[in-house]
Amino acid sequence: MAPRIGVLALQGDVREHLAALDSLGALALPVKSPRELADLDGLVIPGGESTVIDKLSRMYGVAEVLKARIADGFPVYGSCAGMIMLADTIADPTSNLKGEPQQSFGGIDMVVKRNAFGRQVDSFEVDLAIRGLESLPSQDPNRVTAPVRAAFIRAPWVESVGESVQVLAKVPAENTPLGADGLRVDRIVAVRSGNLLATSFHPEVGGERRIHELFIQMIRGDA
Ligand SMILES: NC(=O)CC[C@H](N)C(=O)O
Repeated sequence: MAPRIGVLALQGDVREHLAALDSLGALALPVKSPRELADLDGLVIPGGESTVIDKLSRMYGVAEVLKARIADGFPVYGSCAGMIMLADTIADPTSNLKGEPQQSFGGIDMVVKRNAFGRQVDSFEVDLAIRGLESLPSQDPNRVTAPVRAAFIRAPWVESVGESVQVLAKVPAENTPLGADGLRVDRIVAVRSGNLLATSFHPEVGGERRIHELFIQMIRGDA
């Protein structure tokens, strides 16, 4: 049976994720309310603006329900702002007018830094090797797995991960800006922790489907 996969549709590039999931044979549904979360096999949190997704998800009561489901092992894939929402810790949270820092749903033991690769004008694309794609059904085991063309748009990076987190990809130092310490180092941009998957980049914009395919395999228990 086709898995039922929601795309959190409060803000962000919802349509592109629905199209990617649909093209892989999943039943893809936009989700806005806690009730709609109930009968899903998995959820995608799209890129957009994490402060807005945070605010709206708390306002609509989605945050509370989703946190509980994540703790229960519900599969979730977060891209860019979605990655920020899955981080246990945001290194540099924005505060609202009342001085309250933005919140995340959490679930992945990692620290993310927002807008780490620079502002909108610093958006870029790079070819990335990603662990785990070589065993996907769409891949020919006799051929070298092609890299993923990854688009970074005001993207976060992962500053550190806990032991439960598997690093799937890093942007090599030469493609990263100098850190606060004046150093240019490899930066973590894709991780997996149990049933949670997160990427700093947007695979959906360039027609790449393998990250979504990996997520569907995770939902099926095959990856
Ligand atoms: N493309 C994106 O999702 C950008 C994320 C955005 N900078 C944020 O902090 O939420």
